[in-house]
Amino acid sequence: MRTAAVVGAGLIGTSVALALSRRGVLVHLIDTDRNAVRTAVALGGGVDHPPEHPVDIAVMAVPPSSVGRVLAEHQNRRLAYAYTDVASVKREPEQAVLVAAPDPGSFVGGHPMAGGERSGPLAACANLFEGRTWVLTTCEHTTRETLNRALALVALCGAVPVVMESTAHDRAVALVSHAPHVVAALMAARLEHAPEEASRLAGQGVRDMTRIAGGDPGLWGDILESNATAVADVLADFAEDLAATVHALRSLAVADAARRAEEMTRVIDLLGRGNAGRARLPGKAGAVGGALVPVVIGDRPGELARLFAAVQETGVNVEDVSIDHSTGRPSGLVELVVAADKAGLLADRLLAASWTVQRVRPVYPSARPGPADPEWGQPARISVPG
Ligand SMILES: NC(=O)c1ccc[n+]([C@@H]2O[C@H](COP(=O)([O-])OP(=O)(O)OC[C@H]3O[C@@H](n4cnc5c(N)ncnc54)[C@H](O)[C@@H]3O)[C@@H](O)[C@H]2O)c1
Ligand SMILES: O=C(O)C(=O)C[C@]1(C(=O)O)C=C[C@@H](O)C=C1
Repeated sequence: MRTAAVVGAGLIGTSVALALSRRGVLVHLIDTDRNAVRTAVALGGGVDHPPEHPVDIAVMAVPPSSVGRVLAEHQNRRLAYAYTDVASVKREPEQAVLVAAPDPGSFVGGHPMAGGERSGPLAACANLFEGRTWVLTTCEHTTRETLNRALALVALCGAVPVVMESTAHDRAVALVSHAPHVVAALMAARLEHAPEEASRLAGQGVRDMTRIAGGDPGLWGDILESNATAVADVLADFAEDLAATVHALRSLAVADAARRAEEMTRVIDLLGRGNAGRARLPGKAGAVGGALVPVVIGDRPGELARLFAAVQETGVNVEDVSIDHSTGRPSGLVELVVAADKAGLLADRLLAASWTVQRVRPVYPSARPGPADPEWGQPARISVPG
């Protein structure tokens, strides 16, 4: 692949452009917002003039409800030999393409399973898609040539392609992406008028749980509208569990000890189901069965470097790391994820070197692979052209 076009130079479009440019592909950036294009060009994403000849592939990185219209516009101008999109919903854009686009065969739906809660080119990152799943949704019109070009794009972005049917995709992301977004937003909304004394106590838990609630309401409104029924189905089951939990919690206030024990069983059962559900999520390969070593560090220049130097001396490989800043205190908490059988050694060595180490705990309490689900797509085994 030598040339590409990205229509929509926001978070995802610019990330694609940066990944391709890094691999030597000439990327033409197009956006109705001139500032977005200027910024993406300044970041090294490509050039801001249209191509003189059709490019190898064009990526529609616009909101789901705009894909059909924007694709038709650019196919009419013969922008590219093949087209794909990155929208978080696949069925509605596919239908819109079939109705509006002059050449549906040169389009294949796409959805990289990576992103972030910030929008626009300044939030973009060249390695956003590295090692992440990238769904491609083919329909009966998709040509082999188009699919191969899209697979080449996915490979250049460092992602792992999975070919799926659009409806199955939408049902799957309703569960693992869209409904979680709504739940995060609902919880975050409870914080809007939180008293100062409560928000000061916020730790990593509430931040983890509500991070995605920072997403752009306009874009997420579009996503939810395009996948409304599948998301509502997940949330209806969620609402049932929620109502049962509220009922159980209220019942814990009654005097009858036998009744309290019964309701407590329900609450514990729900928490256990939460552990089991979380364990079904595939983690970073090295982190599954790993352990978390929390280390308190001072808020001083060079403190992180000193900690990493101390870790390096132990010879233990760090799989992942996160940093939590304490509110109103000159310290933070660094959580190092390492292989479970190395966590004790690391904690002991850091303690011996005078670091404050908190209780070591497992990352995924009962990680186990889930049964194969035939509705999920298989990794594509199709040759990618050079
Ligand atoms: N944000 C995520 O985490 C994420 C992850 C995967 C996929 N997606 C999908 O990627 C797409 C883009 O999302 P984003 O987060 O990059 O949004 P964004 O707001 O950062 O970028 C969208 C860009 O598209 C431009 N645009 C809108 N209509 C246009 C048109 N008609 N012609 C040209 N440009 C137009 C906007 O000006 C904006 O610069 C969406 O379909 C979204 O569902 C988002
Ligand atoms: O990591 C995040 O911030 C995301 O919300 C990314 C995320 C997701 O739900 O996983 C969000 C929407 C996309 O369509 C794909 C990825």
